[in-house]
Amino acid sequence: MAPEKPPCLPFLMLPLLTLLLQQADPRSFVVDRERGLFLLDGTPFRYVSGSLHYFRVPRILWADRLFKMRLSGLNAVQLYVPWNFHEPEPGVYNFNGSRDLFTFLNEAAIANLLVILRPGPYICAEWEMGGLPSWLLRNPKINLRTSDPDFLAAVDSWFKVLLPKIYPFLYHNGGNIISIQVENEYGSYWACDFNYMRHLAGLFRALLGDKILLFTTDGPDGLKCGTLKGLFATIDFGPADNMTRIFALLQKYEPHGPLVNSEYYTGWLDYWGQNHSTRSIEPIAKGLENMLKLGASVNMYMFHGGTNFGYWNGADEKGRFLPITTSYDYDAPISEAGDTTPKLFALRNVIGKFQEVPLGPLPPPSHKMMLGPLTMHLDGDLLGFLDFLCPQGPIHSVMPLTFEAVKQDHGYMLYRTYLSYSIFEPTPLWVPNNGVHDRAYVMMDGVIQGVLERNTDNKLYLMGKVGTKLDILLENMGRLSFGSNHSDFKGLLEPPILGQTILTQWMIFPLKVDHFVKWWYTFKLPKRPQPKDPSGPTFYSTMFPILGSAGDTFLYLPGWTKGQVWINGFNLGRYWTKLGPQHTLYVPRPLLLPRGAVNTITLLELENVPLQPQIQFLDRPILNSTVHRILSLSPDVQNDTELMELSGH
Ligand SMILES: CCCCNC(=S)N1C[C@H](O)[C@@H](O)[C@@H](O)[C@H]1CO
Repeated sequence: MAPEKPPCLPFLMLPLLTLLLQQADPRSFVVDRERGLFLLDGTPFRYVSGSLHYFRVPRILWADRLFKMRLSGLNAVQLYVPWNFHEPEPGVYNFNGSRDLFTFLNEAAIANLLVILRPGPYICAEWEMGGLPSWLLRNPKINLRTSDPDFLAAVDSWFKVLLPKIYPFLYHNGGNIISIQVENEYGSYWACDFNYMRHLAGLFRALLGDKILLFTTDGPDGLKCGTLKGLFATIDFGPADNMTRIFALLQKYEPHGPLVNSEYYTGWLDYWGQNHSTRSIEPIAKGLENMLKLGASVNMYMFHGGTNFGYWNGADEKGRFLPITTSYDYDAPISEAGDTTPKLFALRNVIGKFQEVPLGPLPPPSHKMMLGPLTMHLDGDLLGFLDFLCPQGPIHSVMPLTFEAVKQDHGYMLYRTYLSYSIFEPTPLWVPNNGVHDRAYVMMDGVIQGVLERNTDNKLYLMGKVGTKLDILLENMGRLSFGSNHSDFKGLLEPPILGQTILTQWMIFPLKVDHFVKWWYTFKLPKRPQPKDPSGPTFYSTMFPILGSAGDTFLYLPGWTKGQVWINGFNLGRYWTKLGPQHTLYVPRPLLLPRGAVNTITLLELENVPLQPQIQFLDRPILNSTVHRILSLSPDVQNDTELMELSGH
C-alpha cells in the first residue's frame, strides 16, 4: 500500500501558512508588491508618521515632543540628518549634546515610534545650505549634488562615518529605523544626474546592507529625475493638491508598492518680510482621511517644527533673497513651544478612525513665564571690541575675500579700508553684480551711513576726507536651501565702487561673535571707553534673576530693529522686529538658569536702538505681526515691486 500521502493542505490554507511562517521571521520591514503593502515582521503595516527635526529642539525636550507625537496616534517619526550640523570642518565630527542623533533615536524607541531617516546628503528643510556644509565652497568650482568627484569624495567621507553608526539602529538589526531616504527631491534640482543617484544608492547599500528599505521622495513634477530603479518611490504634496492625480503619477514609477506621501504639509514656512503662513485645519484633516482610506502611508511635514537657533536658517530666492525666519513653528500640530493645538486633536481624531490611538490625555500647554520690561545697558559698539572679536587680527587682501575663502561659516565679517583721496560731494558707494551677500552695514570713522542689501541696487552717498576709515560689516543671513544654486557664497563678492574708483587694499576681520559673547558671559569684559551715542552695530546686555515660577517664554524686542540674541551665552537666533512677521523669539525654559540665579541676555543690534532700550518676556508668541517691507529699491523698481506685492505675487 502506497504510503499515505500527507494531507494536502487546501489551497486557501497556503497564504495563512505563509503568513504564519513569516510571523516567525526575524524582524523585518519590507514592501509586498503583490499585495501593495508594507509588511512589518510579516504583518501588513501602514505608517502614520510626523516630521520632527532634532536639530531644531534642545535635547532635553526631545522626549516631551516625541511622547506627544506618540499620544497623537503616530507610529513613526521622520527626521533629516543635516550634514553641516555634524561635520563642522572636514574630518571633524560632532554627535554630542543636541547633535546626539543616536540618543534621539533611542528616545524615539522609548516613545514607541519607528523611524524614517533622511540623511541626505542634501536635505532642503529651510536649513542653512540645505544641510550641505559651507566648507564645500572652499572649492569654488565644486558642482554640488552631482557626480562631481570632489563632491562625491566629501559625501563618501561623511557617509562612511555616519552610516556605520546608523547600521545597528536598522529595524532588522534590532533598532527602529524602518526606511532610509536617498537624497531629497532630487527631481526638483537642475542636474538630473543619474550617476550621482546611482553612486548614493550603491554607497547606502554597501554601508547599510541589502535589507533596509531605501526610498526617494519627490514632488509631482520631480519623479522623472528623482526616482531610481531599486529605490522605492514616494511623493510629497499638500492638502490643496489633487491626491488622485498625484498618486496616479506616483504609480507610473511605483506601480505595485503601497502609496506613500512622505511630506503631507500641515503648515508652511515663514520668510522675513513676508506674511506669516498658516494652513486651515479642515482641509488638512480631510486630506489625511482620504489618504488613510486609500491605505496610503503618510508622513505629516511638520508635526513639530521647532526653531532655527543660531545662524541655522536657510533661504529661498524668488526674485528676492528670502531668508527663513528664526521660528520654524510651521503652524504645525505641535507648536514651536511644544504645546498641543486644535490641529493636533483634529488629526488625532482622523487617525483614530483607522488605528488605535494611545489613551490621552495629552499634557496641557507648558507654563509660560512673563517678565519685564527690562532695560538693556549699552556695552559698546562692535568696532570697539575688534581685538576680542578677531583676536588673530585681520587678513590683508587687495580685493575683498568671501566668508568661505577665509573659512568663516556663519555670522559676520568686517571689511575695512581707508579713503585714498577726499570726496567733497556726496559720492555713490555700491557693489556691482549683486555682490552684497547678504546685508552690508556701512560706517565712516565709526558712524553708520546706511545699509546695502542683496538683490537690490541701492547705493549710499558718502563724503569724507582722505584717510577716513571705511568699515563695511557683512551679515550672512543664511545660505540658500532650495532652488538651482546652493553655491551661495557670502560676503563682499565684488569690490565696492566709490564714484569711479574700485576700492582695494582691504583688511578683513572674520568676527567670532559667539566666542566673544560666551567668553564675556563667562569672564565678564572690562568696561571700555565708548562713543557717547554709538551708531551702527552695538552690544547691549542686562542681567536678571527669575524670582517667580520659571517657564517657557517669548522674548519681545519692541522698537529694536535687527540683530542677534544670546541667552546665557546660547545663540537664540536672529530678530528683525522692524521687518516682521516674527516679533518674538521662543525661549525654552531649560535655557534659563534656576530660580535665584542671574541670567544674562546679550543683543547685537545692527541698526537702530529704541529710545527706551527695553525688552520683555511674554507668555505668548507674536509670529504674525504686520509686515513692514523695507523697500530699498530705486524709485521706479520700488513702484513695480509695490504693485507686485499689492497684487499678492
Ligand atoms: C518654497 C519651499 C522650498 C521648497 N521646499 C519644499 S517644497 N519642501 C520639500 C522639502 O523636501 C522639505 O525639506 C521642505 O523644504 C519643504 C517645505 O517646507
